[in-house]
Amino acid sequence: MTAWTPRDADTVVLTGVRATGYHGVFPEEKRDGQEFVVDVELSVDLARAGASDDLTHTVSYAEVAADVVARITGGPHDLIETLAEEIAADCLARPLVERAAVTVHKPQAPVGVPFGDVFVRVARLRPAVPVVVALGANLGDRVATLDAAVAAMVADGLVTGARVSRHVETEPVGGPEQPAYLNAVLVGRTRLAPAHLLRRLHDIEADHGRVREVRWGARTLDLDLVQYGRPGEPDEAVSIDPVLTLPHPRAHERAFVLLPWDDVDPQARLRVGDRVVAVRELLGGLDRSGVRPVAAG
Ligand SMILES: Nc1ncnc2c1ncn2[C@@H]1O[C@H](COP(=O)(O)OP(=O)(O)OP(=O)(O)O)[C@@H](O)[C@H]1O
Ligand SMILES: Nc1nc2c(c(=O)[nH]1)N=C(CO)CN2
Repeated sequence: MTAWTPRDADTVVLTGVRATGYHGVFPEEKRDGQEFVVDVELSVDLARAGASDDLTHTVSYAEVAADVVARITGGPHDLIETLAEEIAADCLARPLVERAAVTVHKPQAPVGVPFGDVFVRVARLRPAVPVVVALGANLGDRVATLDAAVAAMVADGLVTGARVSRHVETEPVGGPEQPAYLNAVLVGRTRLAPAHLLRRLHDIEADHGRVREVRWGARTLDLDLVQYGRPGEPDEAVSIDPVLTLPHPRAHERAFVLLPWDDVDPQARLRVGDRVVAVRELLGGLDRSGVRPVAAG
């Protein structure tokens, strides 16, 4: 399987957005103005929008176009490089955009000789943010499955700098009678948008034969997105969407999540409603008797 990077993602493209701006090094450019033309290419996971037909699951090209015109007519800056960076930053501030490639053309630039076009192009990725993924398995070769899931998350470029807790053997919580689980927690960083990351986690579950039949039923592999970003910081994602609730709505009451999370990150903190609480503190209030460390080897 080849490594995935945001460069390969689905794309929203908008070309030829034009307006008069006053950018340029020369005083007459700032006085008289001229036309600037902008092309934007945005990497956005379009799978959910394609299935739901819902504009909120993609990026509105009309909103992007309005932002571009505001930047062209704003400033002014000396350089079209500065304008391109501003437009790319606006695009990446949209929650679903993972990469923005922005081209700024200046067709009437004072080049001094006949010319076809002059343009700059910048391509920027959204910054990597910390992410926490809980892993669970209670069917099949559980150790091999958890190891393979981690390897897939890394190999497919979903996470970088991954660190994984020790495995814990845990009593099933909820659902029908079923075998004991092996659980673990991965902490790392991702450049994927939250919904895209969850979709990719579901793909890895499916690769391991995961089927969704009974709520909280036995499964070969479960990958839950526990937390995205740093709680209380601007990069934190908070959502009450049932398709992706963040932080995970039951993580704070699950010793099978919090114990391995504390193992891999003793400083970990989790949002619980309006509060951000140390995972250690949450653990202090939980029954941990159903969670046992697995002997090494
Ligand atoms: N933070 C999240 N992480 C993973 N799935 C989520 C999250 N928020 C909402 N979901 C949704 O929950 C649905 C059920 O997921 P799943 O089958 O893994 O549940 P479960 O593991 O049986 O139960 P639980 O959600 O209590 O862990 C998924 O379709 C997914 O879209
Ligand atoms: N011990 C344990 N119990 C569970 C688990 C799990 O991973 N471990 N996952 C569940 C639904 O995600 C429900 N119950």
